[in-house]
Amino acid sequence: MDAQKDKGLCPGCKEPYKVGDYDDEIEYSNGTLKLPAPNGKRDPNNMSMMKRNQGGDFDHNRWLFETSGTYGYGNAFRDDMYGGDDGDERLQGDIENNDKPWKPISRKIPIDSAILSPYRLLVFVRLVVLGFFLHWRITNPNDDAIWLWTMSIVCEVWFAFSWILDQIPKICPVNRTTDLEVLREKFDLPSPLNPTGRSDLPGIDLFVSTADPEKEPPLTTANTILSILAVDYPVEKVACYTSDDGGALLTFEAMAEAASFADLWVPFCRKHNIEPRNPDAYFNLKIDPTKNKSRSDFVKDRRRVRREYDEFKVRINGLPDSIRRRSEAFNAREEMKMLKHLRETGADPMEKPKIQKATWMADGTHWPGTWAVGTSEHSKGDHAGILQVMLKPPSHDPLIGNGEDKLIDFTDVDIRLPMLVYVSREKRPGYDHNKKAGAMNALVRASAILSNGAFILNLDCDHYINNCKAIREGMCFMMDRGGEDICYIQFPQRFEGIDPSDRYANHNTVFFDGNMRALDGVQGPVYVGTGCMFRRFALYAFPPPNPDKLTQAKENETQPLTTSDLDPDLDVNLLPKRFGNSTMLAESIPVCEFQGRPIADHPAIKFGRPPGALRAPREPLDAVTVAEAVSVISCWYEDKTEWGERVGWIYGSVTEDVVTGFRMHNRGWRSVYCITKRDAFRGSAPINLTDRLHQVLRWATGSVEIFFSRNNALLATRKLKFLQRLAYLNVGIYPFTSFFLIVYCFLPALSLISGQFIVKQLNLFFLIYLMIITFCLIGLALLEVRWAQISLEDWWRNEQFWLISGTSSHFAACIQGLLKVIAGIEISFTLTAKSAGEDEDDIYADLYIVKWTSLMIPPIVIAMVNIIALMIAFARTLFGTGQWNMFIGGAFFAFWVLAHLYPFLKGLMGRRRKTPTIVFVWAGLIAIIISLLWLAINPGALGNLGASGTGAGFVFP
Ligand SMILES: O=c1ccn([C@@H]2O[C@H](COP(=O)(O)OP(=O)(O)O[C@H]3O[C@H](CO)[C@@H](O)[C@H](O)[C@H]3O)[C@@H](O)[C@H]2O)c(=O)[nH]1
Ligand SMILES: [Mn+2]
Repeated sequence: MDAQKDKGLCPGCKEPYKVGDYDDEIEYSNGTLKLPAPNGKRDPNNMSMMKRNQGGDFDHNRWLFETSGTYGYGNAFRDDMYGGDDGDERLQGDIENNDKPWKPISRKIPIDSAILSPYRLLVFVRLVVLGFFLHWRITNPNDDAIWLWTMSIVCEVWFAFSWILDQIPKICPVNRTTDLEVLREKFDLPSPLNPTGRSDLPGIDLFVSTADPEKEPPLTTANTILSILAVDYPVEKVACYTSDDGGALLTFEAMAEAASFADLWVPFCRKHNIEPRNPDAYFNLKIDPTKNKSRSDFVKDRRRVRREYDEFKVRINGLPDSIRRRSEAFNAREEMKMLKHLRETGADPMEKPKIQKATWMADGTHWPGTWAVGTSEHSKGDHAGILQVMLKPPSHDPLIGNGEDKLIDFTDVDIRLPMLVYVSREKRPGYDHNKKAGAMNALVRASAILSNGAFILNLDCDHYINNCKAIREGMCFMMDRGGEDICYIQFPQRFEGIDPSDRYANHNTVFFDGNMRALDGVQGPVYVGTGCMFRRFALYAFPPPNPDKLTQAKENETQPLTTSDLDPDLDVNLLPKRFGNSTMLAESIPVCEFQGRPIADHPAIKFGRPPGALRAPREPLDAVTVAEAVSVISCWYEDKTEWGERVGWIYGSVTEDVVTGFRMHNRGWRSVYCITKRDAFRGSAPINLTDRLHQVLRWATGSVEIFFSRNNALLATRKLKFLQRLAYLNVGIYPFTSFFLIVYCFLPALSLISGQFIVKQLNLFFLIYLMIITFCLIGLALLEVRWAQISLEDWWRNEQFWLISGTSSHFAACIQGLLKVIAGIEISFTLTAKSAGEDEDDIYADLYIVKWTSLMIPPIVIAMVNIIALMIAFARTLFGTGQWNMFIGGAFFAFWVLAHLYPFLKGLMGRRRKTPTIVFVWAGLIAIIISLLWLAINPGALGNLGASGTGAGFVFP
């Protein structure tokens, strides 16, 4: 933390910051580090401070070389590798012996063609028949009810269009697998290229975002942090950063508690191979804990750790109180001091200056963050930039625990912990903080200076690592041959604590297992937030490397590799304009690019790079570095730079994630979807109807914002593949379907009441087209659940929620989005509340809470109107026409709409049917008024009801 830094003591590890550690590193730049030149010989001129070669190109390798002393910790080349006289020869030798067959670390598995071929065929058939159908519809107007005909036609054309946008990108889904064993062989085992056997895996920085300790309980965040600290990845290559947008002392102290509990938890996980490594999730497992546990002291250790965890929990839950009490005491003491001072100086105590109440840290200093605890001002509070290294970078070599005087015997366990940093970026009035995207960008910069991991994994505070090998899984793709153009790896988001019937489609399986898997076969899944592993270099707005060009440049020995090979647009003089004024940051960039390249027995060696992202032991952090990291989280740092514009997470949408991924795909990068056997990450989702509608509202609003921005897929470059472009177009357009959907949901009712239908008479063509279209839909659904490996129930829940959100949240999102475009009204980011997972006796209690929101109005009205229409038509048929076949036709489709709304209506009932009566009265009134109005305009028209509203049967994509 900057406030503490002045004292030269790190409050986390209580050791002085070391100044002058640069001495060691100078070694690298004065030549000990022998970076092999393209041909294995080194050119002494490469050492010059001249950063440009003859052709005016910036020399990447030279730059890298000269700056190797100042980039972050843990990323330096290992000099023992090249320090020896025979270093280059060894390398050469290995390249020559490199003819052994390449073992892939990851593989793409095509979907069974017995499923995929009929699937594609059905898509094609439906597409053609839809065309015929619409043609027939348009050329056969219903003169008796032109209004009805027009409304339905417009909707149907739109539905066909949106179906195409949704369906076409889904025609080439793929699966993938990884081979962790091969990854280990290549990176973790000693080899001629890596005789020491130190892991050659690249560094990774994990980002956890939290914004409000009230909506996001610190215990949840602490558990997430613990799951990260215990991850199965070389400890010295992991750094964990928490971004606290609330600037809350509560979060800070909870992190400190987590760091200290990690001393016990992490080695325990390593010793007994615990899974999952989130203590709360682990201790709540319903299975036998001793399963697959071989060590005799497991039961004893587990009991011990459990007791400690319970105490840890009590401490965390007691933090708000202790901070409040402490602060009250300190504030009172300050006031006393002040009064005493006034008395002594003889001033009038009544005129004492008002004392600014403060939050106090345990050591008696002011907390520089948001001062109040227990107010809702957390996320709005202005505060200084705070950066605290809570766990310093570990040593490079394992540190074995001991057996005496300890709670647990860790005699043969590595007890090191990864680096842990608490960051709260500065917030000042007058600055737009750009929500999560702004927070992430501050972390990107701070981490570039402190650890500069070549990869970055982003997790929301409620998403923990459920599979301790998750990072390795991701590396299988990033480090594989040909992986250099992967910008990120998105993992599916899996949720816990959702009601078993998944009433509001919280699991989102159709999206995560269908759409995303399908995009993986095009250019890659869209970035959807938590659980995504980035190549840091790709976040810096560089285009992907062009391997052909690199090979050519290198084989032609006179032409060294330059940054223009990496990015033709980037001039080194423009670095500050793009990245801001931090030199350390600028210098870290080529290093992370280099470190992130796939390694080992592959073509990269040809480009003159050493095999592997080799790292030196981490040096202790020095004050200069920490000061620099603090300066890049200040709010002015981004002024007149391209952060949020091109670099890092992109600003301007509440779904910053989609835009950020879009920009990368648009530069030609590809992404990968990584579904692991054991879920990589798990998190929570709102199971309450109101919260869920608001969450969907935010996503849809973000989409509308994207649609009206320069990030609209229509404006994309040619590097965005065609199907990918359709998919992104769909992301921007889907909320607009709500206008048509709402109209269409009224059609069955209008039809029933008026006795008119959308076609004049039931023509044979009409029925045949309709039948084919409907059967294709069913067939597609059946095949899709097969390749997506989901259940038909998931699919149906998704359909239902599509209609529910389509008539409520999506509609509101369009209105909000239009207001932003027309009137410039900004859209706020409402945090999704997370449960602390505490009320164990009634975990789904949330599901039944009914909180009124105006989002509910349209679906309620639609349901009421349809019900009333059914009653009117029923009465009319019973007492009048007696044409039951017509009634049944209309009734069928009214029921069809109602069936989609069923979960919604159930949600309104709450648990004990406690829906506010006003809701019913009000909705009933509106429905009756609409129905009566209708009857007044079209008195008693009784036409062909035969298949009223039939169209609705096919429109649903
Ligand atoms: O000003 C802010 C606002 C939010 N957040 C964090 O952003 C994350 C996502 O917020 P949440 O309310 O949980 O949104 P969800 O809808 O659950 O999240 C999904 O959708 C978001 C985009 O709307 C993505 O950012 C998330 O990664 C994705 O999981 C949380 O960790 C927040 O702490 C901040 O750090 N600063
Ligand atoms: Mn969330």
